[in-house]
Amino acid sequence: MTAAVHISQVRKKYRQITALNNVEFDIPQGSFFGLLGPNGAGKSTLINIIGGLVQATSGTVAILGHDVRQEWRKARQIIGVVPQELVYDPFFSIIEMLRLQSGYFGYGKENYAWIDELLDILSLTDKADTNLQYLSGGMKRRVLIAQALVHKPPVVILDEPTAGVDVELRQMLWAFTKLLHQKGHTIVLTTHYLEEAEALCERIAILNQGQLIALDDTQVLLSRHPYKQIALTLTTPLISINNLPQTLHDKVLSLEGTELVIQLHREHDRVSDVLDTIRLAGIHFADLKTTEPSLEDVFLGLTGRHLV
Ligand SMILES: Nc1ncnc2c1ncn2[C@@H]1O[C@H](COP(=O)(O)OP(=O)(O)OP(=O)(O)O)[C@@H](O)[C@H]1O
Repeated sequence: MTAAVHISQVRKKYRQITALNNVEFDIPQGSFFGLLGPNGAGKSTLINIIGGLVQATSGTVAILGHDVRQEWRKARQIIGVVPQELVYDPFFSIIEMLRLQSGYFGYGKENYAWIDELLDILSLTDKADTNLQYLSGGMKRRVLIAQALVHKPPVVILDEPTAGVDVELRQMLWAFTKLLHQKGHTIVLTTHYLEEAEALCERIAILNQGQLIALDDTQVLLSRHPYKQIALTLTTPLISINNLPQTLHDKVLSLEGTELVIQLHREHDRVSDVLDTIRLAGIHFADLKTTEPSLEDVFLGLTGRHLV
């Protein structure tokens, strides 16, 4: 099947800075895809190249088989990019702006019902006639999404849609993107929030300093991280890790009173062996919790950096 987005040997140089260095991967049709990376990794540059807003120095990008440069008209018809910032004419109302935008794509009144539906799903109906300049930040963000979807593009790209939004709007955006995905749209999401990528995305690409450093199904990426943690609540506090058997010292992540967190290697350590060692040392615990690695752990393992 043709990829929703095919990225081949893409390089982008801004004078001395290499923002993207031979990046190459496919985003499968119908997938919910996450693009992750720390500040300056090249995510926005790549998204802007995919959306036809920035030209790659070399390499090619195709949307559903249509080259973003050679066939830019067709490529723009089938992609919707939700940017981070809203660029708008303050004198238009939401509905005017959306109908205008729809007109750019060659649609007329037959598309008004879809625009009304978008306003409804995004809870913007009662603001439809309000000028854009009077909207709150959260509403502007919802307008950005509506704007990117007026032409019902099969491929939807959202650049950090939940950055700086409140919990309520974040939940709404999650529900909305899931709905679009269920309807068959390919969704590409860039985010700094690992729990967001973990919760929504089936497949993930990680960029770091302009290079692709990981590309896999989310579950595979998570399972590849070699460590998991067990947190024990001890019945009596321990003063120092020296009270624990020597063999556990290099596995202790933290010890605070009765709370002991141990990191285990998935292949080399067995939970039952570690618990036996603790019991044999006369240390008892009242509670035990195991935690699987998060994408934050995976990212840290791959890059040595935390996501900020
Ligand atoms: N127009 C530009 N001119 C010069 N350098 C640029 C330009 N746009 C981006 N860069 C540089 O390219 C690199 C990649 O930036 P980009 O914005 O793509 O990263 P990002 O992963 O989207 O970061 P963030 O998460 O902070 O948005 C950075 O070093 C940035 O400074």
